[in-house]
Amino acid sequence: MNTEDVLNEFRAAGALREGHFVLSSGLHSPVFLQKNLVFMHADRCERLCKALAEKIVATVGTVDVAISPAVGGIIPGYETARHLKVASLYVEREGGAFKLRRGFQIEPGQKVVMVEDIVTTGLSSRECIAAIKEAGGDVVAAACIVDRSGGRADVGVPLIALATLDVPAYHADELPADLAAIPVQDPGSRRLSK
Ligand SMILES: O=P(O)(O)OC[C@H]1O[C@H](OP(=O)(O)OP(=O)(O)O)[C@H](O)[C@@H]1O
Ligand SMILES: O=C(O)c1cc(=O)[nH]c(=O)[nH]1
Ligand SMILES: [Mg+2]
Repeated sequence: MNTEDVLNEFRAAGALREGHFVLSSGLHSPVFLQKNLVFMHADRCERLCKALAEKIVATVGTVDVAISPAVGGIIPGYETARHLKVASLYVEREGGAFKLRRGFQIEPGQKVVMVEDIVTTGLSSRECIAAIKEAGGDVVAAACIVDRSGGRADVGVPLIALATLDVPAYHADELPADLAAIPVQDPGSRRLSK
């Protein structure tokens, strides 16, 4: 599955949104990939995550466990793990920082793939990887459905992306006038009150 095939899944699900969005990183963008509208369809989610699992195995070989950052990473993390035939765990925010909760544990020496939905700056991926390392995991690779950084995001381990896009993202004080004129939407979970 190449980048155009992945984009076609997003387009067909009405998930390739245009407007003015504030992203998890605080950057502003005219494009938002509303991945939940894709993952809500089991057949679309299966096609994408099966292809991602195959790319992970082709790149780093077998792994022992997949771990994702909540909320967006949970469904693709589970589905990718299903195709990898490994357990699926997730980290979630506790006092702002990602932690393994709910009795999830990493066994000593287990090889972990971190599975994310979308990578923009890589901040959420880096935070998730730090939490996995803190819990004793050996993160052999990160994987995502879409890397929208044009391949520039550095998550500290090899990043295996099913699709790579180069989408503009701006600091709030550097907005182009046409973007500034559109009312802003904040669709992610990072700034939700607890
Ligand atoms: O590479 P980054 O700059 O970190 O941006 C990408 C992250 O932003 C979104 O999560 P968000 O924090 O919006 O919450 P969600 O997972 O609940 O959608 C997305 O799911 C990624 O985790
Ligand atoms: O950077 C983000 O927060 C982000 C971008 C995007 O296109 N989709 C998404 O769910 N999050
Ligand atoms: Mg997320």
